[in-house]
Amino acid sequence: MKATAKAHTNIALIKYWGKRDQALILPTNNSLSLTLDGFYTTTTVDFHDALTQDVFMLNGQAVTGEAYQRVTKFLDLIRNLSGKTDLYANIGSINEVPTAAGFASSASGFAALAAAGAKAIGLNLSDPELSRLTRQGSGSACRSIYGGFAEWEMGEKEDGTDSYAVPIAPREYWDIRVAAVVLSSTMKKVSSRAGMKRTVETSPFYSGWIDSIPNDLNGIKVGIQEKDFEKVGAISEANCLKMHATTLGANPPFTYWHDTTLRVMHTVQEMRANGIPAYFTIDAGPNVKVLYLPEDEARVEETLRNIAGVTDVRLSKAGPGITYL
Ligand SMILES: O=C(O)C[C@@](O)(CF)CCOP(=O)(O)OP(=O)(O)O
Repeated sequence: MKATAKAHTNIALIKYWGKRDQALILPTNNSLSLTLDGFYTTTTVDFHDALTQDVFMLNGQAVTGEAYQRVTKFLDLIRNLSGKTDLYANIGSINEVPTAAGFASSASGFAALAAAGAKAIGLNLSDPELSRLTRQGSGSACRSIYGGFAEWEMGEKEDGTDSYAVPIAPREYWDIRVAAVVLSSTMKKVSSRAGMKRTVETSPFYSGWIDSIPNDLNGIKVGIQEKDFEKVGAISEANCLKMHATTLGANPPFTYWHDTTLRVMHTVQEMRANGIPAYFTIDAGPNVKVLYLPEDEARVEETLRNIAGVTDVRLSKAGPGITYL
């Protein structure tokens, strides 16, 4: 029983930054993202009676250790959902996600794995059911079930059955662009999972972050509805800065930013001062993603490429949801 699925990564405009339940991966707030066309994972899952354990190949290399454990535990969810608890699979994933660009390839990775695995084992999941399953692999991945803009509703129930993403607007709705700025970075990374845990548990700024979310969410949805790029960009940039501010108050304090990160942030703000509407957002790493409009693509790309410490700029449009090959 075999299936292949392709899923694209997404960039959060209103960030997921904290869990209320680690095991079920339930968040402390809603988040909202844009799925990107340029970065995706294609995964084939082939369940086979003769296998006695899962085998996972990523970009042609056998995966072992913690990364393997995360995948086989996730497939246990699919085995339990289908009742076929002693069926194992060959899994092959190809990532077109430049990890160096600071994209958590876990978002497209777990979405593609969930879609291919569920289909291969014979589950016919609705989009909300597929998003709820994907969430248990990696929170942000649950938004990649949809193309365009999607919102992950945090839900209230303790069992997480009401925590999954819903579509806000399809990719065709609005052609806004994202430039992924790749920085030469050797900094040891605090993973998003570890970073948000430490922040939730120790940062005095965390409650202020949570209190600010509903306003940001309402504002950005109005901005998307009205195709008001300045409104969407300004809220996204401010939301990112508030998220990162919480890490500075954690114990021990930490930040994902380094010198080139700040240089890119200042350059984006200078672009705005010079009349080019561009806004930045940053996740759990030093890399910066820049939102801009199609008519400004050449000037934005050229400006970003000329920043000292920038090694690459990868451009993307809004992307699609899950596709089966
Ligand atoms: O994407 C966002 O909303 C914001 C972040 O990227 C900011 F860093 C967090 C992504 O966290 P994720 O990797 O999904 O964590 P998991 O649930 O512990 O696997």
